[in-house]
Amino acid sequence: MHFIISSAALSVPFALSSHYVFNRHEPRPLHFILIALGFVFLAPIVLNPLYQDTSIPYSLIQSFVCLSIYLTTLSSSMIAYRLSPWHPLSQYPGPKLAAITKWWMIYFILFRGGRHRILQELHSKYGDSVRVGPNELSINTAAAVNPIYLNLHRASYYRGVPTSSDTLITITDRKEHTQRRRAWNKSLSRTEMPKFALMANTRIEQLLGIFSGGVASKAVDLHQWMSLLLMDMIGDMAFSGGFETMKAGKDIDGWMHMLDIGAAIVAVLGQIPWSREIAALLPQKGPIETFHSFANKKIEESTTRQLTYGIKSDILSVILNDHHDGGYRLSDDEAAADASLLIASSLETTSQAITTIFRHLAADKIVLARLQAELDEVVGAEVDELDYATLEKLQYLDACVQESLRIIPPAPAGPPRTTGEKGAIILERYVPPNTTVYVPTWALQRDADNFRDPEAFIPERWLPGSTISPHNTDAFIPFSAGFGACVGKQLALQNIKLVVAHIVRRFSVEFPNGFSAIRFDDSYKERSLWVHDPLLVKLTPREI
Ligand code: HEM
Repeated sequence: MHFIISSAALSVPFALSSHYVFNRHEPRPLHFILIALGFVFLAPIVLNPLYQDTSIPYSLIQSFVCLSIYLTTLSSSMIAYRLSPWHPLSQYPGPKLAAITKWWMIYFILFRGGRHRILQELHSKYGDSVRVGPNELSINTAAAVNPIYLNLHRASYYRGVPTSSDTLITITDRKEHTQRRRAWNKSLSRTEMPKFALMANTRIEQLLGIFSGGVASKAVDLHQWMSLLLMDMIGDMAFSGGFETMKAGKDIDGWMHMLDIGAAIVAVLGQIPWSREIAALLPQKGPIETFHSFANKKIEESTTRQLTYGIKSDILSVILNDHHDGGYRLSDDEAAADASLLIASSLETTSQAITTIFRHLAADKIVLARLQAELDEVVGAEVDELDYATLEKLQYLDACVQESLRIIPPAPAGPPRTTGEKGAIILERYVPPNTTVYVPTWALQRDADNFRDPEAFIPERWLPGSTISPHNTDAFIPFSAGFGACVGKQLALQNIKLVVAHIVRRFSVEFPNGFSAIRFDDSYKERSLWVHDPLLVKLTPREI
């Protein structure tokens, strides 16, 4: 008994003061390692003089007991504080388990794949502002978009990405982000779009050739083909070529597999940003570092092509060479990280948007016929290449694209921002310092207060003069908003439209016998990006 009391006398005050410090400064793994070592060495030194037995096994038991009391006291004190009325977020409603620990959300991401649905349920139960983590709020209203995304910096969530170097999207420092973003803005500006349209048209023709060869008259996994197409397209645009996945009929190097695993890891580790430092200690390269080494290979190939053929206009070259023009000079690691981001940000997002459109075109003959009629009228039979000017005239196509981005936003989780050292005013309410806040994109865009029949795919709501209401465009944020909004938006929209227009002009789309669209919809899991069953469709050539 005496032994336990003296161990507690040492550990409890230490645990309570650690809690006080950790409340102000986020703990790092190194702190816990130092604390554990501290107990191993210090507990016997302090406590041994009180007892006869100073043997090594006895000392180890003493250290273990002290450490256990320390951790139990620290955890209990944290739980009590997080649930107490003194916690700065105590006024916000939400599940108690979420207020205690981030592992609650990790459980939904990892095992249920349903973070998007749980957030929607929480908002319908608790209202617009819900406490979804010890220091985290989800705010499901369009009125919160500007206060959060125009003003606030990226949250520590982005520090959870286990990589040795920052990409544009993981930089939490605003000044550094602005410096790095300049080159991206340049490489993806509107004036660059005609050049990218030519590249896209060539790749789409290649795919249509494959489809016309009979592949698609049976059932094809459309999402898989869209990912291959996008991989080759982005390869041309970003690295002046180098991917030939459509020719191979598969993702030869395994980029997509790595991307899926990497996205899931980011979704989880982002909840516990200190885990990045633990991941860095692992002897095995993680998927994100593997992705970077793939990207490094592409940088080398692209540099060789530049030196041999003088090509300097692909996206990556513009980013790498911006320092000649007064811009930021990327280190080799940063270059690999940004090259990876080019693929990671553009591939699954764009192919997901196209997949959603085909999911609904195959299910709804009226929407399909209306889109085909528009294409037949505006484009006609002669044209093989579609350009930016033609795309601008295709209003119904644009409406289908908007509706797909609304009903399944390819980046469904709300990008997290922090209220910083000073806190922030959101919805006329002061949100305390260092709170992570976001608007949950999926829930916002599926809210009946913002869009009529939010679960239904209705492109007509986006047509000029539509009377379908409510139709709150402020609640439409698939590309996010503010300083960190998607820099590739123009390119994404152009690519989606070109692909859909070309395929829909040439083919009729339907589900093969036995395919269940409902089962397909139910298979969606959200792990930063979407994971779902294959989308099987039959594409039959049509007369134009
Ligand atoms: C439908 C397709 C796309 C969607 C829905 C989408 C969505 C988004 C969203 C929501 C963000 C904000 C993420 C955050 O703050 O955490 C973002 C950022 C970003 N996106 Fe996209 N994206 C798409 C396509 C693309 C493409 C094609 C590219 C490049 C070629 C791209 C490059 C980026 C980059 C570099 C960022 C980081 C911007 C910054 O930090 O300043 N995206 N995107």
